[in-house]
Amino acid sequence: MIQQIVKLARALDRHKTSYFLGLVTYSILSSSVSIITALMISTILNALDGKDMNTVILLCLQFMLIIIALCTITPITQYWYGKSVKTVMNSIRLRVFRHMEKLPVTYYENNHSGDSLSRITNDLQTMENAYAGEAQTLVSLLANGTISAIIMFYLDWRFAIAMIALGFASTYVNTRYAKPMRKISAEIQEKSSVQLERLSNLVAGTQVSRTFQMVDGMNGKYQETTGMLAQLSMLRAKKNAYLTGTNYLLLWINNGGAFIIGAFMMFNGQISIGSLLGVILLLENVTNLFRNLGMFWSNVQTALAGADRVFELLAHDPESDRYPANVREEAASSATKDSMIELRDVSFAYQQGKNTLDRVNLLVGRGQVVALVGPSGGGKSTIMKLLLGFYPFAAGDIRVEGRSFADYTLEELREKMAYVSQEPYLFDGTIESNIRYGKMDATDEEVMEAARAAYAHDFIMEQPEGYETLVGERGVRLSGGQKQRIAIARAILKNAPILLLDEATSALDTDSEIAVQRGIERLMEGKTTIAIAHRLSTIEKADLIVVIDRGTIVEQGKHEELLAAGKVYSGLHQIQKQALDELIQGTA
Ligand SMILES: Nc1ncnc2c1ncn2[C@@H]1O[C@H](COP(=O)(O)OP(=O)(O)OP(=O)(O)O)[C@@H](O)[C@H]1O
Repeated sequence: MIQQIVKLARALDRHKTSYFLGLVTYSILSSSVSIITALMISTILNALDGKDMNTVILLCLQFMLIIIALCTITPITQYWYGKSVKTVMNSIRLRVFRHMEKLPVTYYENNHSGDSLSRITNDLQTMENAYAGEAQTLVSLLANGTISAIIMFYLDWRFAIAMIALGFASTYVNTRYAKPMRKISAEIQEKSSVQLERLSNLVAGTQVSRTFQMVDGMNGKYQETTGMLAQLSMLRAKKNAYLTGTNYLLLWINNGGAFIIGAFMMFNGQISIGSLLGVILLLENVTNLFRNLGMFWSNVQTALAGADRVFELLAHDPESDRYPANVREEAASSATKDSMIELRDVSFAYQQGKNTLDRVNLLVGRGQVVALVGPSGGGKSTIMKLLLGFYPFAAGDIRVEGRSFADYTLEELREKMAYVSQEPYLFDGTIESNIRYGKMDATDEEVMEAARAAYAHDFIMEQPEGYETLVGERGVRLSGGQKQRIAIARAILKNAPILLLDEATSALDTDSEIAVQRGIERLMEGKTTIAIAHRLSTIEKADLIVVIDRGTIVEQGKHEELLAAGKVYSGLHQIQKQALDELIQGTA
């Protein structure tokens, strides 16, 4: 608990002073009304008791001034405090977002997107409650209770001791509720994130779920999580209700005790009416401290459970800037200067002990086109992902322009590469902005030039708003071929020396296919290309064909050489050619 509060305080960062200033002043001022009222009643009654009218008038004037000052300053501190909370949360939100941008690809592979969304929405919201509601409650309770207790001791110490003893009983009862409450709150946060995961599955996969009539199954799963969430929330509400009931009982025990002791002391002339009323009014603040401290304890658990999940995300190591130095030293000694890309004995495993790539060696000369082919699951995409620096490899080295991967930062490496994936990802926005991601400072003319080279300009101009047409989430408002051409235009604009191309497996209609193919040819001009190739034309024209099966290169060479060898490639080629012939016959 203390650790978490320290973490919350640290997360305030440079806004610490402003936040604490706002928190303390606003909490004290906003809760001081009851103390001032008690003091006013007590002192004025005592003055009235002594029939001292001058003092009564003076006291009334003094209290009026205090009240005017409070009415002016309290709203200012309230605004200041609210503003600091929003500033703090804004900076934490940005920090979380930036951290999420830097998290390694593996993080997103191992965690559902709904979980990440839940952390940046639900959990950050409960964290805000800790900074806003809970922190203010704590400071108000402590300040109000302590100041009231001091005044009570000053008015009558015996009475004060009796009251505080009663108060301790309430705290004990309340703290007993805290631990289970925290456990329930943590479970609720977790289940909320599962609920969001299921919801995002439904939204993202809506076409598939409708086509495969999965709606009932998905409904069932969603209902199951919602049901669990409702049960947990009811359990928390039940425990809270018990706590409230117990607290009411304790409050009346305290009040009853105060009444009996006060009446007895007054009867014996040991306390004046003003002091008695003052103490009784202040007593509420002290019992509030004990009673609500317990309630606070249990409420703060919810906020801390949310903050925990945010800190957990922030504690996850970001993608490292570059690969470790031990790889660099080993590689530097044997660098090959004239190659563009070189893989030397590269091994890699997604799961420990099970190599997905095993001692892969590959040499790609400047300006060459290399086609990666082979059975599904052989490791072609994994080679691409390693080149893009998504995972550190376990052994061996990759060199780009003769320099080891370890000599580059990942940013520098990615700068040298353009990647066109099988299913291009378009961001929600305009066609123009989607192309511009290739080079953020490109001129409009450059963007258009890239679109022309990608054979996309004509179809863009046919859209209702041309380059300003919105593509929709993931580009849903465009056809597969149009999306591919926009992705090609983006890569052309980037103009990186290395092109990583993952060709689409599904053929487009003839016109679209020709346009995409031409676009790709323009994109490949003057570049070193590694392509996961499915089109026979790309494969046959490649300078080098590399056949990958079960994580190793089983064959490499030119098309004719490999055909003549009559091994794996010629078999694959035969199957592919047959499929193509059947397709052509079918459409004839
Ligand atoms: N993120 C991942 N985590 C764990 N295993 C993975 C991951 N990505 C791929 N694999 C596994 O690694 C192996 C190689 O996959 P990869 O995607 O590189 O094959 P591929 O040759 O590109 O296949 P395809 O032609 O079907 O796209 C497969 O067995 C696959 O299940």
